[in-house]
Formats: sequence, C-alpha cells, structure tokens
Amino acid sequence: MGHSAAVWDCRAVVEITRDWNGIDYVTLRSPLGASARVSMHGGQVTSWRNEQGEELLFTSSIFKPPKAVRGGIPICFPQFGNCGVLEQHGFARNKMWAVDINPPPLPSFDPIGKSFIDLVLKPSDDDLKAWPHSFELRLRVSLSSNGDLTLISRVRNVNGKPFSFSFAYLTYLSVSDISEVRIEGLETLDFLDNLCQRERFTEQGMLSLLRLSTPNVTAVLDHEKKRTYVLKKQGLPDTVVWNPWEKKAKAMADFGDEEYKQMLCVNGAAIEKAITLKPGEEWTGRLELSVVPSSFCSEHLDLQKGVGT
Ligand SMILES: O=P(O)(O)OC[C@H]1O[C@@H](O)[C@H](O)[C@@H](O)[C@@H]1O
Repeated sequence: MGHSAAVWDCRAVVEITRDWNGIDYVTLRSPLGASARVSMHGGQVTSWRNEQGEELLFTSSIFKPPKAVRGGIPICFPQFGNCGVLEQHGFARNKMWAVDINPPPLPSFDPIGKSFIDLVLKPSDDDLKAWPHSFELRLRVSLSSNGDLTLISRVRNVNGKPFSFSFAYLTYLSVSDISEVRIEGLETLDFLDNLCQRERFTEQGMLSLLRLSTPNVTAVLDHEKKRTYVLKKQGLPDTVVWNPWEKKAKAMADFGDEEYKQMLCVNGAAIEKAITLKPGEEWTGRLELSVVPSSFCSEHLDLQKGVGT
C-alpha cells in the first residue's frame, strides 16, 4: 500500500492512503464529489461527505490513540455493549482489518456506478483465546453515484461448531443541535433501557434505548439543517438510539463536554436475539444511509420498506 494508490472505474475512484499514525485509510469518491473514508482500524467508516463537502457523520475532536476515533460508524462484533465476556462492543472495532482483494461474490450487490472496497477481519490467536470461534467477518463499503453510503457485512462460520454473536453498526450521525432532531419510525415499539437492567419497556423519551424488532427504515430529521437522514437496514432487526447527554459526555475521555449536542447514534443492530451460524453458514447485515431535504419526509418515506439492491 503506497502513499496514495488509485483505482479508476471511469466514474468512481478508490484511493488508499497511509496517515501519520501508520494506519491505512480507503477513500471512496463519487463522480459528483461525495466521498467516504474507511479506516483499517476497526473497519470503521470515519467520514461521509455529500457533494457540497459537508460532513454527515460525527467524529469527536478529541482523539485518544490507540483507541479508534470516537465517531463515524464503528462495528460492534461479536458482542454488543457489556452483555458478555468480551470487551465493550466486542473486539472487531479495535482490530486492524485488511483489504479483501478477492472477496466471495455478493450476488445482491449491483456494482454499476459505485465506488466500493472490501475489507476482512479474521481472528488472531488472542481473539480465539477470548472467543474460541473461527470466523471471517467481511465488510463492503460502497458509495453510489448519488452519494448514498451502503455497508454490507458478512459473517461466515469457518469453525467446526455453531456459534452465536451480536452485531451493530454504531452510526454517529452529525446533527446541528440534538434538541432540533426528531426520529421517525421507532415511536411505539418495545425497548430495552440499555443503560439500566435491560428490562423491556414500552415508554418513550430516553436517550440510550435498544428498540426491538424495528421497521427497516428510520428517518432522522434535523430541523435546523432542513435535512433528513434515511437509514434502511436488512438482517438487523433491532435499533439502538444513543446520545451520552451532558453528564456522561463529561465523563468520556475521548469526547468534548458539549459534543453531545452535535451527534446522535442510530444503530442498525442484531442484539435481542443472537445470530447463530452452523459450520459453513453465512449471515449478511446491510445498512444503507442517504440524506434527503426534510421537505421530502415523512409522507414520502415508506417506513416498512427495506433496502434495495
Ligand atoms: O463508549 P463506547 O464503548 O464506544 O460505547 C458507546 C455507547 O454505545 C451505545 O450504543 C450504548 O447504548 C451506550 O451504552 C454506549 O456508551
């Protein structure tokens, strides 16, 4: 991987760059100037910009290496939160991933007009000591010509025995002011209060919530920016909504005291029921992010519809 290798596809471009930390990043560009950046550290999308160059994902101004940057889209695997023996949200987000030069075919993906990259994570000996299940975790990050961002993850069991896991895309959306934001599509669903004892509730209005069996489309309306994020998911039955709010923001070392106002995490996730794979089986989870002017919502959004191909 050189300083800046480029692969041209006439309309879209993929560049691989090494930063001052020695970490490789892949930048995807659309012909009209949208872009996305993926880090080998965690397979984490760290930037997604629209055609005007505006950043659509939140990242904290405080970076505490060797931890990955707080923000973007960290991947939680094979555990979500602290409900298991592993570190919080599993080890995948803290590992170095590799570019997958020759990934297995992904039949549901139409490559035309898209700029995309495949990454892969395979367990190290230490990972296998902590979680003794051989797996291959693949991630395809794709930027379409209209600037939509799609993440497709595949987990394959290359173990002799079945195993179970949880998964989440911890999606840090950048918002103008958290008090100006509304979420559509999650209003009347059961949730587990993820900060407390994970009991099942049917109330509304908290800020660390695991929503169960959510519709495949969620809309996040930013009134001040007059823009709406549309999140479409597949294979990810649950949604977590998270904002640390004032007190927790102050307690987090890699987060500014006031930064909670500029972010909202809305995660496509598979948490309540763990996914179980038999030897040789593969699971796919997909998240598609787009931005539309707020006037477009919500009557035009079909909140039951899933992702296309
Ligand atoms: O600080 P971390 O490990 O990156 O986790 C961020 C947050 O992720 C959220 O999804 C959880 O609901 C929170 O409880 C958690 O604090």
